[in-house]
Amino acid sequence: MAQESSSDIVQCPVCLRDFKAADINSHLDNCLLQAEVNEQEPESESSGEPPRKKQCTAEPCPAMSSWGAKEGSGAPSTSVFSLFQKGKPGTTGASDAPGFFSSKRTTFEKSEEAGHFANNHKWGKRSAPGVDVSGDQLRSKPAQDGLATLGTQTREKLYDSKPLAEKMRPCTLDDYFGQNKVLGENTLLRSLLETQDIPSLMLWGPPGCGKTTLAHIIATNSKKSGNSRFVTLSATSTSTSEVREVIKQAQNELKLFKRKTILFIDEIHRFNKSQQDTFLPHVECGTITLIGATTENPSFQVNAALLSRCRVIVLEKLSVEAMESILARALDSLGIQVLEQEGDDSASIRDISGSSEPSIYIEQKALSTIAHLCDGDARAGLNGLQLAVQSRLSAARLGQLKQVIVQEDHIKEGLQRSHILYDKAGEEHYNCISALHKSMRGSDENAALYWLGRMLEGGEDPLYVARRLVRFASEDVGLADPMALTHAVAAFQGCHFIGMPECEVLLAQCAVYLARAPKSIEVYSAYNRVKECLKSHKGPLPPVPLHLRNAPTKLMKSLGYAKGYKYNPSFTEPVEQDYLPEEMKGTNFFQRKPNNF
Ligand SMILES: Nc1ncnc2c1ncn2[C@@H]1O[C@H](COP(=O)(O)OP(=O)(O)OP(=O)(O)O)[C@@H](O)[C@H]1O
Ligand SMILES: [Zn+2]
Repeated sequence: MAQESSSDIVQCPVCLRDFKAADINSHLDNCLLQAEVNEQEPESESSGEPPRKKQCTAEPCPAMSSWGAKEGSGAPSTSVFSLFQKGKPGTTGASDAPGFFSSKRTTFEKSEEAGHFANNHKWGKRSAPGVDVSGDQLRSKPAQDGLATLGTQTREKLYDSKPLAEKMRPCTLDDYFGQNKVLGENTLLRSLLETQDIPSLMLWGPPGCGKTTLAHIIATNSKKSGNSRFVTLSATSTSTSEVREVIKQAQNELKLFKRKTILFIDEIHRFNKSQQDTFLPHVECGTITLIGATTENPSFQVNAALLSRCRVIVLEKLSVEAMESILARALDSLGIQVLEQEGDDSASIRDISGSSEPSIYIEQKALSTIAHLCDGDARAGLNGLQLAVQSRLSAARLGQLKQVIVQEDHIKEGLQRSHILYDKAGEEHYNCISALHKSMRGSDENAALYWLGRMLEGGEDPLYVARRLVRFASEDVGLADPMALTHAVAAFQGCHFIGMPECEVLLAQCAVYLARAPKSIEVYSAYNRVKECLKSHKGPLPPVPLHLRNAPTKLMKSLGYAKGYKYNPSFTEPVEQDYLPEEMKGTNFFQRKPNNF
């Protein structure tokens, strides 16, 4: 690498080495030629070649180059810089690193062949190819299109190491379901995408709702149009110096080829603020179009300056309907057929696959269960389906069965730990505790229990909840029922002794007690007024009145400490005595408007 940072030095976008501007063109010719030769060579995945070389040879997804995928060698930049590469179907990615784009597209193309169908396609309405569902009886008819290959296709998709959700990641908006608020007809974002006019975006939404997928679709589009390139980074595995290198490449691209770089950063909230700062000037001047994805509220987690340069797109949990469409697409691609009726035994369905593999059917009820149970997370839904089918298939093989029917119970096993969306460290944590607090304040014991359950079942620390109950007992119940505090502290200690799951009932009991308790914020408000009074006080604080001071020494006594103090127990009559400083005489913190402030 050249040390001097002369503007005459440019970086070769293929091999990333620095060259004098005058030499770059002749170097590029050679470099491109070399890249092409490499491309025709067989894969050298495990040959221990330096990663640089691999960069030039493998392009897993024609739409994307992946970055930040750390390989065993620990080489700093293992990007797959795919500018000059032609799509090479069938190749695997440069590594099995987490970069999701590696080799996904290749696999996905196969699944598209198996059954591509239009938006809003519902499994409920359609009879599965090959099976004619009429009346109570299931009749088989000859296999059509995708089904002919059911045996091998299904097996491949179900058993290769990649999760089904990854394999099903759509490449076009037609296969992107739900999210109509931001992507429906006539929305701004949709028209921007259609005109290839992509602004910097911040995609915010819960896990598995399609943030990465949307970026993937944008990438595919922009690749087609040829006027921009797409690079992806994951904030969890990318260092600042790697970010700088990406930016440098982007600048070279713009300078040499007038091509913009779209930079996708997954989990952008994991970058610290100064790392986020690195992008700022380059987003500002248009060298890069940034697409960030985050599950966290970007107003807390993303630099304000960066945020103001991005359009924030709020994606939602996928609806049950959207999930149904996503599952239907997966079933089509797997060649799995839906049985509209429950309880059809496999004997009534003829084996139509014509292969040695068992045919697979799934009951509609089972499908509906997935769509409902996955809580709007398509990844959880698809992978739950995969797991259920895999396990049925294994069982069928053992028993040498010809057919497999996946039923509701199998799905429930697949999605065993009922999937509850709860992010302990993030927004959801604060949203839920706030909802619990407000439900108790509103004396809604029912809702209080619900929010408590959402947190505990989602894995929240019971002591965190218990601490909040203790606080509530004083802040909101206060002296209307002083026992509340005792209860809450006892619940806290109980949780401390016994832990989850036994302590859940302690918290439930306490939450209901607090919800039912009478409420008083008298003390809480009065104390707030005291704080306010102290904060707004101008000048030195008034001295403690002498008569209220203790006088342990002679000197202090001679200075007038304790003089005139009336010791209450010595009096039978009520004692007249001031306890506030002179200048605050008459102030009452228990009244709505104390006179002095
Ligand atoms: N709207 C959608 N339409 C079709 N498929 C989807 C959609 N959203 C998600 N999927 C499917 O779910 C998988 C996971 O989605 P994706 O990776 O886009 O989620 P994400 O929002 O980026 O989640 P995370 O924050 O966990 O990374 C995709 O591979 C795809 O198969
Ligand atoms: Zn080069």
